[in-house]
Amino acid sequence: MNRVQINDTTLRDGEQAAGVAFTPEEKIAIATFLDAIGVPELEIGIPAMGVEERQAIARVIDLGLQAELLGWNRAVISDVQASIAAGLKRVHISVPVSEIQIQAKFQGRWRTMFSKLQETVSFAKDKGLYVSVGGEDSSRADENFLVEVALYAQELGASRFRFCDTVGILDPFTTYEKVSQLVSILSIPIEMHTHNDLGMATANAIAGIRAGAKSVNTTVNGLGERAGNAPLEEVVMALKRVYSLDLGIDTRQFRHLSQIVAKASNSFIPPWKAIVGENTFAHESGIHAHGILQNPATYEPFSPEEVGWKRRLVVGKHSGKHLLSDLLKQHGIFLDPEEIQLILEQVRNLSVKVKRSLTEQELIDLVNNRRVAHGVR
Ligand SMILES: CC(C)(COP(=O)(O)OP(=O)(O)OC[C@H]1O[C@@H](n2cnc3c(N)ncnc32)[C@H](O)[C@@H]1OP(=O)(O)O)[C@@H](O)C(=O)NCCC(=O)NCCS
Ligand SMILES: O=C(O)CC[C@@](O)(CC(=O)O)C(=O)O
Repeated sequence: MNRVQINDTTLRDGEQAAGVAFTPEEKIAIATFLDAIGVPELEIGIPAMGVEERQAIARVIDLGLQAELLGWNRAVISDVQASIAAGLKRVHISVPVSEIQIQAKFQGRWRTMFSKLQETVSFAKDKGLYVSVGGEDSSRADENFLVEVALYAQELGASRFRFCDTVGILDPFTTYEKVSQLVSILSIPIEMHTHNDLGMATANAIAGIRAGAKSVNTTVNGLGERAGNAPLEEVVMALKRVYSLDLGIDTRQFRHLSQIVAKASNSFIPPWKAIVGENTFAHESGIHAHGILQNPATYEPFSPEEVGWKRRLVVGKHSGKHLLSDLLKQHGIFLDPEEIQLILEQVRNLSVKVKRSLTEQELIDLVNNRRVAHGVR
C-alpha cells in the first residue's frame, strides 16, 4: 500500500457533532496537539460561519504549526473570501453531487452546481490558493456524473478530490469499487471522507486507501455529524497493524489526545471504544486473564503502551482462580485452592450487586472479612 496522508477534520466535521462547540482556546489546544504528534494536515473550521470562527482560525494559523491548514467552504465566493480573510492559504470547496443533494440545494439545477464550482475554484486559484474539491454525497451520486464533476474540478485546477460517503451508506467492497474507478480516471489524488452511520467509517476509509486514495479525513474519537467520522486513532492503528504502514504519528499520545477532545466536546467515550476506550486493555474474564498472565499477546492485539495505555487486570463476575490468586499474592496473601474458590463466589456475588469489577481493596476486604468470620488471624 502506498503512502497516505491524514487530513484530520476534528476542528471542522468533528465540531459539527450536535451539541459540540469548541472555544478558540480548545481549538488551539487540539490543533497544537495534533500537530505535535505528527498529523500533517488539519481542516480547522468554516470561515463563513462568522467573525469569531475566523478569529479562532486566524489564531490557529498564527501558531505557525508544521501541519498544512485548510478551511471548509461551500461553492460560494463569499465563503472563499472569508477563508482568505481568516488568513488561510488552502481551501476546500464542497459541491453536492447526488440528485437528492442537488435537488435540496440548487432545486435540481445541476448546471448551477457546475457554474458555482467553476466560479469558486477559479476565484480561489486566481488568489493563489491551494484548492481541494469535495463531492458531497459522492457515494449516492450517479457514477458517471461523479466522474464528470471530479474531472471538471481537476480541469479547473483543483489539487485533490474528496470522495464523501456523506450519510455512511457504503460497505468496504462498494467503496473499493467506486474509489478505484475515480483513481483510474483522475490524475489528482483522491481523499476519503467517511461517516459511521452503519459502523463502517474506518473500514470504508481503509478500503478507499486500498483502492488508491492518497489522503483520508479523520476525527479524534470519531467525533462528527450523527454517528461521526472515521476515528483518527482507528485509521492510523489499522494502517499500522494491518498494512504495516507507519504514518509517523506518535500513537502513544492517542489516549491523552482522546481525553482532551472528549473534554472539549463535553462527551463520553464508551469503555469499549477501539484504541481509546478505557477497557481496551482491561482483562477480567478468567480464561483471558489466565492467558494474559502467561503471555499478553494471547488476548492483546498490540501492547497497551503503543497507544498510551497500561494493562489492567481486574476481578469481577467472570474472573477465575489464576487471576484471583495472582492479585492476592501481590498483596502478600496466599490462599489455598478451597479458599480461593470461596472468595471467587463472593467476588461474583458482590460484582453483580455493585454492577462493576471490584477494586483491589474490595477484594482484600472480602478475604479479611472471611478470616474474621472464621476466626483466622
Ligand atoms: C454556512 C452557513 C454560514 C450558511 O448559513 P445560512 O446562510 O444561515 O444558510 P443555511 O445554513 O440555513 O442554509 C444553507 C445554504 O447554503 C446552500 N448550500 C449548501 N451547500 C452548498 C454548497 N456546497 N455550495 C453552495 N451552496 C450551498 C444552501 O442551498 C442554502 O442556501 P440558501 O441560503 O441560498 O437557501 C451556516 O450553515 C453554517 O454556519 N454552517 C456551518 C456548519 C455546516 O453547516 N456544515 C455543513 C457542511 S455540509
Ligand atoms: O467536504 C465535503 O465536500 C463534504 C464534507 C461533509 O462532511 C459535509 C457534511 O455533511 O458536513 C460530508 O460528509 O459530505
